[in-house]
Amino acid sequence: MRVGMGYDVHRFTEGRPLVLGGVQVPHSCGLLGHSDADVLVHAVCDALLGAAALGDIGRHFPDSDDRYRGISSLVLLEESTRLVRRAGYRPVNADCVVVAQRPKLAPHIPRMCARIAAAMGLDTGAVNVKATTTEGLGFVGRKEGIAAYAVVLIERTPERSSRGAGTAVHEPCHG
Ligand SMILES: Nc1ccn([C@@H]2O[C@H](COP(=O)(O)O)[C@@H](O)[C@H]2O)c(=O)n1
Ligand SMILES: C[C@@]1(CO)OP(=O)(O)OP(=O)(O)OC[C@H]1O
Repeated sequence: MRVGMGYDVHRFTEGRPLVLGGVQVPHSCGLLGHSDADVLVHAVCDALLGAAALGDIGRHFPDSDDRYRGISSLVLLEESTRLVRRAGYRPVNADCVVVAQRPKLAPHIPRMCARIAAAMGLDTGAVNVKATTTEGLGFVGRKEGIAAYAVVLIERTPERSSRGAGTAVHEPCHG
C-alpha cells in the first residue's frame, strides 16, 4: 500500500461555470484555469500520481499544451489512473476536502463522489468528499477562490499467472 496527497487552489472568475468533482454547481461565478479548473479533481489527480511517485498533474498535462484547454478534469483523472495502473498499482480509496465559503456544496457531494469514483474505476463508496468553510477567514473566506485537499491510497496490482487463467496448478505431493 502507498499513500499520496494532493492540494490545489483556483481563483473565482466571472463568466465560467463552476465545476467541482465533475459536477456543474450552480453559482454566480466559476473558477479560472486552463482546463475546466476543477480544483477538487486536480487535488485527486495529484494525490493519485503522488502515491505512485509519478510527479504531478502539471508534469503530465501541462497548461502550455492546447490539448488540455477547457478539458474536463475527469478525463485527466482517467488518464492519471491509467498511468498509475501502468506503473503496477490500482487505487483503493480517496478522501477529499473542498474548502469553499460559498456555494453550499452538500447537496452536490454524492454526485461528485460517483463521478470521481467512476473516473478512478472505483465503487462510489470508495470515494469520500467533505466540504468546509474557513469561517470567513483568508482568501477562501473572502470568496476569492476555492481550495481542495485529497488523500489517495493505492495498492500493487496482483500479478497475473503466466500459466493463463483456468490452468490447474499441480503442486508436488509430499508424503
Ligand atoms: N461550501 C460548503 C462549506 C460547508 N458545507 C457544509 O457545512 C458544514 C459546516 O461547515 P463549516 O465550515 O461551518 O464547519 C460542513 O460540514 C459541510 O457539510 C457545505 O455544504 N458547503
Ligand atoms: C490542469 C491544467 C492543464 O489544463 O491546467 P489548469 O486548469 O490551469 O490547472 P492547474 O491546477 O493550475 O495545473 C494543472 C494544469 O496543467
